[in-house]
Amino acid sequence: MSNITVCARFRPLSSKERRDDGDRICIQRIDTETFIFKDEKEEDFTFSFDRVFYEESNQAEVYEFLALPIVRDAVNAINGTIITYGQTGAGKTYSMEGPSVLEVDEKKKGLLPRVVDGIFEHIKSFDEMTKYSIKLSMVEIYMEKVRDLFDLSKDIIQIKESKVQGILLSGATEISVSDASQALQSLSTGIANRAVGETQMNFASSRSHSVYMFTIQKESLGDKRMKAGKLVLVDLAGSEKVEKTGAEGRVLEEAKMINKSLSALGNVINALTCGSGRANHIPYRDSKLTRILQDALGGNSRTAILCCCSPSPSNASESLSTLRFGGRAKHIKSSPRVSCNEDKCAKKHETLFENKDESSDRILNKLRERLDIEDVKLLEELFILEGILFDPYSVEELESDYEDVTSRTISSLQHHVEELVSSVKELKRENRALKARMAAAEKHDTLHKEDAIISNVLRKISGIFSFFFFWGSLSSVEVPK
Ligand SMILES: Nc1ncnc2c1ncn2[C@@H]1O[C@H](COP(=O)(O)OP(=O)(O)OP(=O)(O)O)[C@@H](O)[C@H]1O
Repeated sequence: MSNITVCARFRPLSSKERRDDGDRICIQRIDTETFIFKDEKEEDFTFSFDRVFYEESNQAEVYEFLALPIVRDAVNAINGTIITYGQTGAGKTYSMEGPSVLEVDEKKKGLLPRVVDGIFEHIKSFDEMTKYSIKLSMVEIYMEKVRDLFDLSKDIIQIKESKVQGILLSGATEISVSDASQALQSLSTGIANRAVGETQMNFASSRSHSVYMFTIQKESLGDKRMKAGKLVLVDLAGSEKVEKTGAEGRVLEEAKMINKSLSALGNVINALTCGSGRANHIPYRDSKLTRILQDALGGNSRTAILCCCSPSPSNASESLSTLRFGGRAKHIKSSPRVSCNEDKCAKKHETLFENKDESSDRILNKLRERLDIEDVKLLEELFILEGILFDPYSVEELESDYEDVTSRTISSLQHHVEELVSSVKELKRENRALKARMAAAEKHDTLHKEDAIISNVLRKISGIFSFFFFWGSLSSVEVPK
């Protein structure tokens, strides 16, 4: 099953759209998952998503379906990512933040404040033997530069990869938050900083990607085990095509950068959905956005994408491209894992950073020492059959691939062992049956031999008797004198 939840959300028509097109809309609903979309040429397209939120859907419904399962997992150390995608004005920020992260009207609250409430509510339900610590980072990607929204002086944040924690925003400010109101206050400060930065640099928030990262560390005081989950929310820049913005100069450059990173996102999704598994290079490094989302899309995260659209025929072509993006994303398969504490896991992960071919050779060489050449060949075939040949180009995928290889090899071997055990049982049964038949045959053979001897003896005895009888009859014949 896919771990990517993809939903579509249609906002109500804007007053401008109503002025231009009246009440006309380009969607015909079928149910809560499927609708027919009419494009500019009046051509019909049927789309199905995990859930479709039409204009009357409220913020709570979106949170409960799309984000709540991810929040529940995140407090149990399973990484989660929530992304809003769509053209400028389609409702991404409204869905993500609501009118404001400090909004008090329950109905209007967006995903971010609900996620914050959700995290702290779930934490409360654990006993006192579980200790949580939550940290928050907030960055913005603009023109392929990652800027710290808690400290605007940090305007070139590097993205690094740790063996254990996965993708990291190196040096980005992490604010420890101990309750929901503190977290919301920090988010609000980051959002205000974003506006300041945008004014300084003369660009609008719709031209940048906003990334909110919660690191949730869970410590079990009993056995001192530590786990950490990362929950990332991303409000993407508008996905509209450059031509539509009528942009020139710097604005055109911005639009090109956004298109480049969103195309990189599209390419990563295509590679993940079309890949054969073997030698399939996933181009995460082609943009800062895809690099930050690597964990989310590449396997170690539960991900939800909200495709935000206008229902107006005047925006049909942009909405269609948003829906097609969501349709492709639906086919990504990922398998989230529980993240573990650095100390405990570091050693285990050290081995993962060798080249994939080296890993493969190392495993096979070790097996050659123990197994005969035929078995190793068989195992090699098994690796190929299971799609476990290694791609040396995506070293960054090693960790998840390695675990994938191990678990698939183990389950494959378990399967083979089970088959062998049942063949052994079958052979034993056959063996017992054969022995029984042999014993019966031997018995039969002995009896047969005994019978033959007896009948032979009887034949001889009757021969002797016949002789005496014949002799007697001869001697009793009276010879005429
Ligand atoms: N579901 C909704 N219900 C009511 N109003 C909405 C809804 N979605 C969006 N809006 C309104 O539509 C307008 C545009 O939405 P929003 O700012 O969220 O778009 P956006 O996709 O984030 O654009 P940008 O890329 O510029 O940030 C806002 O005025 C917002 O209040």
